[in-house]
Amino acid sequence: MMSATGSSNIFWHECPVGKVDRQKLLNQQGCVVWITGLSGSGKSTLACSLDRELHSKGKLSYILDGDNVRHGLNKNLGFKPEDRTENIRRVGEVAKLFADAGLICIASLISPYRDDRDACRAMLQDPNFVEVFMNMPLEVCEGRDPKGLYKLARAGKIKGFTGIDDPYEPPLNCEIEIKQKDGVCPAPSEMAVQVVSYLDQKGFLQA
Ligand SMILES: Nc1ncnc2c1ncn2[C@@H]1O[C@H](COP(=O)(O)OS(=O)(=O)O)[C@@H](OP(=O)(O)O)[C@H]1O
Ligand SMILES: Nc1ncnc2c1ncn2[C@@H]1O[C@H](COP(=O)(O)OP(=O)(O)O)[C@@H](O)[C@H]1O
Repeated sequence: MMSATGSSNIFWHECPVGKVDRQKLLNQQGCVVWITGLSGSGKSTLACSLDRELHSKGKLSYILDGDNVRHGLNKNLGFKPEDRTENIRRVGEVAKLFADAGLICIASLISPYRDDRDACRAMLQDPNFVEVFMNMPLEVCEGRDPKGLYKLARAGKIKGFTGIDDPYEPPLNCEIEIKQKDGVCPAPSEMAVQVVSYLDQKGFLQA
């Protein structure tokens, strides 16, 4: 069946197998876990740990990592505000496709601007967009500095580095916040368990 969309001469093609059918096959609900936070806050670490945890439970997930996507789909984008916005928009659209495929899509990007993340939330419709805020102090992220980028940013060798001379707008209403307890960051497996518990409680881990 075909129906017209807002764009002229472009039609939406419906197929007989839908999201619900795919979800039944996978025994899970397609959704997006969107991990946001400063560079070095542990986004990729949580993404990998969560992916492993879900895999061990027989759940199908897939990671879209900012660094990795910038090697291909988004290789033409830099870090100017409009490029970051386009980066988030594209990843949001791809994540939406993965969720429609029935997967638990884990998007791991700095995604510094609230409006861009909210646009992805609106694209996915609320319950299917789970925003995870890596609420780590800048000093912790900068102290880790695994790629040496903060050092370069402090030396003025990278301009517009998030948290140094470019803004990070923390979420106002995220579903999950990962933060230090008594000055100690939870272990990667603990962070993953926190997210899996949320997904389980909300019914995403069954059809
Ligand atoms: N100017 C500037 N600001 C922030 N980050 C920078 C910059 N230049 C390069 N990098 C590296 O790019 C990684 C972030 O890419 P993202 O796609 O997640 O960024 S964004 O969401 O579009 O803001 C980020 O990776 P992570 O450390 O994994 O966050 C950095 O390694
Ligand atoms: N929960 C954690 N406890 C201790 N170290 C961590 C934790 N999460 C991440 N790290 C370390 O911090 C550094 C940055 O983590 P990473 O996942 O690459 O962050 P991001 O993807 O946000 O840039 C890495 O060296 C990683 O091993």
